[in-house]
Amino acid sequence: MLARYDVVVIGAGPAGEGAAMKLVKEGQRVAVIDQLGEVGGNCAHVGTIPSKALRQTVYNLMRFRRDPLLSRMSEIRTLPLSQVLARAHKVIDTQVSTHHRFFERNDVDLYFGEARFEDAHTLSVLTSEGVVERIGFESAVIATGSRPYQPADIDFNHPRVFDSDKILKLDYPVNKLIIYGAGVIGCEYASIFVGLGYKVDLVNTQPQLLSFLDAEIADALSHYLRDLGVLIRNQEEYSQVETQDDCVVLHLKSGKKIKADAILWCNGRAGNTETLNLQAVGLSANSRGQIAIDERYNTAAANIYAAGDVIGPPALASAAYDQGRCAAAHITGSQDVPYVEEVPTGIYTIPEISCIGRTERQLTEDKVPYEVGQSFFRHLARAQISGDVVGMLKVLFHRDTREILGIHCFGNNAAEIVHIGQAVMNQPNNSIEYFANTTFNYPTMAEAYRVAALNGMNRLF
Ligand SMILES: Cc1cc2nc3c(=O)[nH]c(=O)nc-3n(C[C@H](O)[C@H](O)[C@H](O)COP(=O)(O)OP(=O)(O)OC[C@H]3O[C@@H](n4cnc5c(N)ncnc54)[C@H](O)[C@@H]3O)c2cc1C
Ligand SMILES: NC(=O)c1ccc[n+]([C@@H]2O[C@H](COP(=O)([O-])OP(=O)(O)OC[C@H]3O[C@@H](n4cnc5c(N)ncnc54)[C@H](O)[C@@H]3O)[C@@H](O)[C@H]2O)c1
Repeated sequence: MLARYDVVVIGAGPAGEGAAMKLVKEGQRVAVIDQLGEVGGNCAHVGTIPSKALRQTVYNLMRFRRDPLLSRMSEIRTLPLSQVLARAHKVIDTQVSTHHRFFERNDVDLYFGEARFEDAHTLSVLTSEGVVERIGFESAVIATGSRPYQPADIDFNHPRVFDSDKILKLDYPVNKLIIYGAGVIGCEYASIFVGLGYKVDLVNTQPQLLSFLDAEIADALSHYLRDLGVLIRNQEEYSQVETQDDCVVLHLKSGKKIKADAILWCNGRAGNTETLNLQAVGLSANSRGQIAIDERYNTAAANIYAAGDVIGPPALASAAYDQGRCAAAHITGSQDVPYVEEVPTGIYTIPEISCIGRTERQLTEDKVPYEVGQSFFRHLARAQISGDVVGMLKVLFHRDTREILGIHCFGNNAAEIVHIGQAVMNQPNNSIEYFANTTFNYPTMAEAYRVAALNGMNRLF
């Protein structure tokens, strides 16, 4: 029997959920399919949520150790990883049941199994019990996300070789860990594991960490990671990963060798497209498994859309949800959700990093006459009270029009702080003067904007 829907959404992560919710709110009959057996996607099960819950526990632990009053009260030195992860699992469960209720309350039919296209209006779902269900649809949204990229010459089945999915199952004590790949995932996990007291070697294939960031912020991250004890090895590439029963040895093309208890491979992601049978709908994926779309999130097939990690950068949960909504708005014809362009960066290292808009490098290249306003957290009363004195806020603005052009922040709660500036940047009368002429609560971290605005405006002549 063929179940019929207006739209079928493949994947119940942020992109699939964003699409499904927008579609049902506009009166479409919607089915969502996911092979995980639950909603939430890789985002809730192995990506954003567990890594951020883990980070919060480690952050709490580091604060606890830093406070002389509290550290005298207990002799806790290290927390077993199983306990750290137990908290993350609790957060995952709560997130999954919250999102499950969204689908239920909105009458979205959920199918758990692997989706595969038969033709442009039919697909089949293979359940874990081996049952095949067939679904007919007018339109489809591919929101199948991504998985860690695994080079063929590395044995990911070995108990000492991990990727960012498998690391959540680490169940033995580790003294030293190699992290290969210093992108966002590598840097975040370097903070987490060094915070837990592990020795960490972070191997970066690039000459500097996170080169897309403002150079000053990227330098600050390198400095604080090193300060915590991470050994950063820039511009190195692996030649071999040697595995033994009790250790791994990473051989580098430069001739160096690094020995550790385990290795965490964090070098990129691949789109989940290989089981979709894309050729049945006239589509194909690129070498990284990603699908091309236009500004409506429409693929080369007229009735098939794609959103989230499966379309490539920025590959963020934040963007994925809005991309899904935008695709849905084009399917229904309402077209009231814009193409996702200005996405803030939020990197949950310790300290946290967040930015929006252009960097100094980009503004200089574009010959924009800009000025810089800075505020250091160590000077703010709120930061001194909370003890989070590491960090800075940097606001870049046009020296003639005073328009805010970029906001770059590192330090505790940077990912929240950046949104204050983003809100002002998105106003028609975007101006740094807003922060100089508006009264803020005191003491707050938001005061950093006032300090940065006055600092920057004092440079004008
Ligand atoms: C360690 C880590 C930390 C991260 N931290 C952040 C962060 O702090 N902030 C942020 O914004 N982003 C973060 N990300 C990125 C974020 O998790 C992804 O951008 C987000 O999950 C993408 O959402 P999605 O809906 O496209 O796909 P996913 O969340 O990957 O969901 C896709 C779903 O599709 C299902 N699926 C795949 N193929 C099929 C098929 N054939 N049939 C049926 N179902 C299928 C999968 O099982 C999965 O459940 C992180 C990622 C990782 C790995
Ligand atoms: N806080 C956050 O926002 C957050 C946290 C973690 C992850 N993420 C997202 O997850 C994604 C993955 O992060 P990452 O650190 O693993 O890697 P990355 O995207 O920074 O890539 C690391 C390196 O691997 C290479 N690479 C990527 N995919 C490849 C592939 N399929 N084949 C060969 N090489 C490939 C890249 O060119 C790069 O040199 C990022 O796009 C990031 O946006 C976001």
